[in-house]
Amino acid sequence: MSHVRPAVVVVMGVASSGKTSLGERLAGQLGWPFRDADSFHPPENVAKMAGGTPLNDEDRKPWLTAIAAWIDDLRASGGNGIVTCSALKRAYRRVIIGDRPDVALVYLKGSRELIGARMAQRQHHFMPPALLDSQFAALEEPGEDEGPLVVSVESSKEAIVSDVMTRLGLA
Ligand SMILES: Nc1ncnc2c1ncn2[C@@H]1O[C@H](COP(=O)(O)OP(=O)(O)OP(=O)(O)O)[C@@H](O)[C@H]1O
Ligand SMILES: O=C(O)[C@H](O)[C@@H](O)[C@H](O)[C@H](O)CO
Repeated sequence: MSHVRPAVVVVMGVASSGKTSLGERLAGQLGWPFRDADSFHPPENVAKMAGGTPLNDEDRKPWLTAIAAWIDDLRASGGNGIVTCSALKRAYRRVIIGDRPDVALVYLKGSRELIGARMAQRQHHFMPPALLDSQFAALEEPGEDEGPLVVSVESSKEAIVSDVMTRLGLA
């Protein structure tokens, strides 16, 4: 973990790991702007996933570039923000975090079973539960060198928010 107080927090994890739940709560407590990664996807990406096909590296390129631009705009203006992004692969995290010392990475870690159960219960979401296996197959968990704050999704939403606030020095 970096000791710099983060300007921007990226919340990563597979689909349905709880990124939006955590990101919205952090943003609410801090009064920081929040963006959900899905709002950066070109419509064809959403249509592809909704049709049951996982995205590939090419599909994800414009999406990651857009997220990185949002992060850099905030940093350039001295602002703060919270953004979710599945950020499944190390190469993706290079794009959105790279060497930016003021961008913190929070990884929501959980089992296929628990996250799958939560996904199955969720309604009105475009992501079909059948794609969860592809998310875990693509997932490269962040290495120590990436300085992630790793959080278990087994805890309650409230406990996760307060843990992350404390560990990021934002409480
Ligand atoms: N810590 C938690 N305990 C119990 N349920 C949770 C927890 N975190 C999230 N959930 C529930 O799991 C489901 C998925 O959460 P959420 O939508 O926040 O995940 P996500 O990672 O943003 O998903 P996606 O990337 O697919 O949009 C929701 O129904 C949410 O209420
Ligand atoms: O990289 C990806 O495969 C996508 O971003 C997915 O992770 C979804 O957009 C998101 O999680 C919604 O369920």
